Amino acid sequence: MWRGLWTLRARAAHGLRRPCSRLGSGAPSPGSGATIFALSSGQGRCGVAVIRTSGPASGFALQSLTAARKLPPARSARLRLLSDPRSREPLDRALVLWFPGPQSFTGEDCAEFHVHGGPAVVSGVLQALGHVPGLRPAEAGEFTRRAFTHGKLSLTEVEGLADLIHAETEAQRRQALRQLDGELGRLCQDWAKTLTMALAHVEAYIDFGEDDNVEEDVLKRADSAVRGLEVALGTHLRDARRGQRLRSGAHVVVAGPPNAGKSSLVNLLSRKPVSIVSPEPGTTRDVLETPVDLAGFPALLSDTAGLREGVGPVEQEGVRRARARLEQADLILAVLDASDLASPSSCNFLDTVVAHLGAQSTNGSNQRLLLVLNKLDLLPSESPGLSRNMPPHLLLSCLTGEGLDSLLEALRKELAAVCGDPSTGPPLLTRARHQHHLQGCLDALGHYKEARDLALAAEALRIARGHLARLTGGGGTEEILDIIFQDFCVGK
Ligand SMILES: Nc1nc2c(ncn2[C@@H]2O[C@H](COP(=O)(O)OP(=O)(O)OP(=O)(O)O)[C@@H](O)[C@H]2O)c(=O)[nH]1
Ligand SMILES: [K+]
Ligand SMILES: [Mg+2]
Repeated sequence: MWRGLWTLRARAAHGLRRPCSRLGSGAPSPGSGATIFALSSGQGRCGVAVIRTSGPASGFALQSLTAARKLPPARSARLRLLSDPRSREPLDRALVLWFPGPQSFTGEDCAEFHVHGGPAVVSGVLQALGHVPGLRPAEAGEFTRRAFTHGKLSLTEVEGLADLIHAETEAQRRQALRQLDGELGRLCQDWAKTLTMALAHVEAYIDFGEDDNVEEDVLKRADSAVRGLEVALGTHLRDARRGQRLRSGAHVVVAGPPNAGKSSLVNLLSRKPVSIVSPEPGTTRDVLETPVDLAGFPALLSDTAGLREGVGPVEQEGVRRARARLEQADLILAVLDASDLASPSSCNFLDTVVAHLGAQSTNGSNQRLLLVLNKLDLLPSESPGLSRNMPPHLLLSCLTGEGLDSLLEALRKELAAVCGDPSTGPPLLTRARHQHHLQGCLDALGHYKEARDLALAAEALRIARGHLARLTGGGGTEEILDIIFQDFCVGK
């Protein structure tokens, strides 16, 4: 009865508001939220440009620009003449679409104008929209922010969308699509459900345990749920750096003795002349960084000075920088001149960097190494004994390109290990924020186990659940929302 009455009242209020904003009898009432508009496709001359609006005056704006009494049918494209509502000056013949809320991207009433992409058309339509009462230009990310506010996207999905817009490699696109699909969010929601059950069990015991109405068994069930969750969170956290590398690029450092062809390899992999190549040993001094798409994965490729001792102070500084950069590498591309393996600088590099890392990786170091023997073209066609006593390696000629395909395939495998493979496996944690909340949740579960009384144990579970909620929902902290939405352009 109560509810029925409420719904009736709400409907009546709704019914009163709608005709006013949809049938074009005037601008929306001053109390309603602003309607935003922006060019949503890229800037510059193009075939078709998409301009969209979101908010209660969207229908009114669409009617104003098309001089129509009626709105087009929902979600169906119509060809209309657009004109400036003040001067009646024709602007363009365009496709228009009407998306009444809540079934729209933002959850609000939305309109889209697919206009010819000339700058004069675009600016004419934007100016005309600016003169429709109740409309104002959108801020960066404002459309997506409204979608989030109206529960159309979770926070992890918003991040996925931002990543999809910025994706530059195939692996990044796959990862972003998975996150936009809500996989990470669903996983967190499942975990949160498990925690809610465990909390319900503990609370039931606190409330009724002493009356013997509730069996001791409920606490055991809560404990086992927490143990299961700890294992799952631990597994995901161990993978955490991988997702972040996939988002921002793995650090790949090219190192080796002077003149091995390191700069030649950097130029070959980045397909542009990043570094100076010359027959003079000691050409590269500073660390030169370039972002590249390596076999479908994003990487920050660094060229470094050839490693050798006993040279002048400038080159020594280069060598120092090269060693420092090596320590930050996720993957080291160790380059040697295949025709010069017996030289002191080659032997020294093999004995120090290559052998040292080989030993480390069995010690569980995170750094990986690919050994590349360059200048294959200088070897006699049969080169007996080259691979003897050599650690596993790839043969390459930067000059002829021979061996490049095998190198790219090896890089793909290494980078899939470094960044995580976005086509398979569990959803990756792509941001430090994800890692922070999962760690917070895990720590709280630790406190649950150590808690000396049940009230403290229940509180620990609530804290753990709060971390998961903030991961998908942002917990309402404006600061985090601002950081995330900052990644968007105007019109998204
Ligand atoms: N024949 C042959 N020459 C190569 C190959 N790769 C590079 N070179 C030559 O080797 C010389 C050194 O190449 P760089 O790329 O400057 O070597 P680097 O390791 O960067 O040298 P530094 O920066 O001085 O340490 C240049 O003359 C290149 O043209 C190759 O595959 N075959
Ligand atoms: K050189
Ligand atoms: Mg060089």
